[in-house]
Amino acid sequence: MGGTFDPIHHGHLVAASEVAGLFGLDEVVFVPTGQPWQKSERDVSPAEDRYLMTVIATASNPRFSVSRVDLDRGGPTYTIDTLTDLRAQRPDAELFFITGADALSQILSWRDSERFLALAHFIGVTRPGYQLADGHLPQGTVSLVEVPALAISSTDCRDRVERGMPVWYLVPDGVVQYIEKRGLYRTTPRARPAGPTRGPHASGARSTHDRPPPGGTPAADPAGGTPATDHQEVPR
Ligand SMILES: Nc1ncnc2c1ncn2[C@@H]1O[C@H](COP(=O)(O)OP(=O)(O)OP(=O)(O)O)[C@@H](O)[C@H]1O
Ligand SMILES: O=C(O)c1ccc[n+]([C@@H]2O[C@H](COP(=O)([O-])O)[C@@H](O)[C@H]2O)c1
Repeated sequence: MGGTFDPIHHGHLVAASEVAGLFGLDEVVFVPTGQPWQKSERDVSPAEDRYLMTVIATASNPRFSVSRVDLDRGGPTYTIDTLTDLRAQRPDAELFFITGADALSQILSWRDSERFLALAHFIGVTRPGYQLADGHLPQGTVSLVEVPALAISSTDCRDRVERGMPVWYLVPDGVVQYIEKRGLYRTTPRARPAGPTRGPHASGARSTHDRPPPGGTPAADPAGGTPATDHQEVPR
């Protein structure tokens, strides 16, 4: 499964897991793009950050792995190169390429589509907000599969972080923490409100990445400032 994974989210993981089960795949290789040339109109996070988030998100699943082929090759990422490299590494494997409905509809605009369609069988998966269709690909080159609908996108995750909204449960826990640690997706530093403190965990300065309190929903804190209700931070 190729993707920019900026960041990787549960929509990606559920799609991969579902396809692996339905097609009896031995392994799902997540391949973060190096330079996604069709996303050149926006800033993409550093490739190493996207790679590490993908490793963190997939580490607990023994059937999931992450490939660096698109990062290490350099230059714009083309699926023809991805599949050529994966084929060279796994000469005996039958290759499948998992893609969401949005990407599948664009596939004929990708470089050398005729050539890469011969290197793998394409699996198009449903995605909320998009119509799943065969993208006018030649018969037999693509299978269409319904997967549990998760209306999650990386764009929305980035916007939420930027606005100080939580991304817990949209992305794996370790990815939430990685985003926080590296300060990804924030154009302005997080505000730390002034005021009296009552000990190391009671400053009122709360990260918008903090977990919701057990049994409760966190108060909305879009500015990243003092929450409307006080609660103990959950130690990490
Ligand atoms: N929620 C989802 N359900 C099913 N497939 C998805 C979902 N989100 C992404 N995909 C598919 O995963 C692949 C990689 O997606 P990508 O990394 O571009 O994520 P994205 O959420 O579409 O990102 P962005 O919002 O930045 O465009 C694509 O084939 C895409 O169609
Ligand atoms: O080969 C191409 O020209 C091409 C153009 C756009 C996207 N792709 C691939 O499609 C996958 C999803 O890409 P994206 O940009 O939606 O994250 C990823 O593996 C990309 O390398 C490939």
